[in-house]
Amino acid sequence: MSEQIRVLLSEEELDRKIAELGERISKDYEGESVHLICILKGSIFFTCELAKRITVPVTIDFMCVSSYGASTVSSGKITIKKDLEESIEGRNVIVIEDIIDTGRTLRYLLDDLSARGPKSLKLCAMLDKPDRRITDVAVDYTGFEIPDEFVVGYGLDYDQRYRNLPYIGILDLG
Ligand SMILES: O=P(O)(O)OC[C@H]1O[C@H](OP(=O)(O)OP(=O)(O)O)[C@H](O)[C@@H]1O
Ligand code: HPA
Repeated sequence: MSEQIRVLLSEEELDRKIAELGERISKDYEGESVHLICILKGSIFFTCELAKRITVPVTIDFMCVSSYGASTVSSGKITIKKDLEESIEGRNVIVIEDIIDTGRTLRYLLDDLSARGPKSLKLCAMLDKPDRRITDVAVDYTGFEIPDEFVVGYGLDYDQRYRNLPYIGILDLG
């Protein structure tokens, strides 16, 4: 069995899109500040690059949730492995995700975080696989819609590998 990776989105395409998203967010929150919640581990690269492109004051916190384990198929069960360090009460929160696939993770986070009393709560996902959606969730800021393929790179893993690729690639398990 030999794993192969085909480039789907280059580093340049990702950079351009992230700059656009940063500009939109900066306009939408003019005169306010935003509190980014990076969903570990996959969103770490996207969050760092996006935060650099936002011109209003930014704070960042981290939450780790997991459902995929060492597989390309969601287990369907979301577990919080690390919770936020700061309260989000009264803050403009944006949840930053690398990918929305079935939608289960963002649905879970939306329900959990909205109960904590933020001033506003929006969702931002670098990638969206609409064909795979099981749970309906409205994403406020989306980078790219992608086909129903398992992708790796730019934070996304297969069994914890490939997160460090500077592009997004389609994984062929051979
Ligand atoms: O829309 P869904 O079907 O719920 O899938 C999306 C989630 O799956 C991945 O996380 P994973 O559980 O693999 O954890 P990781 O970020 O640590 O890789 C990804 O980072 C999203 O959080
Ligand atoms: O396509 C994917 N790749 C990596 N992790 C994921 N989590 C949901 N979908 C994916």
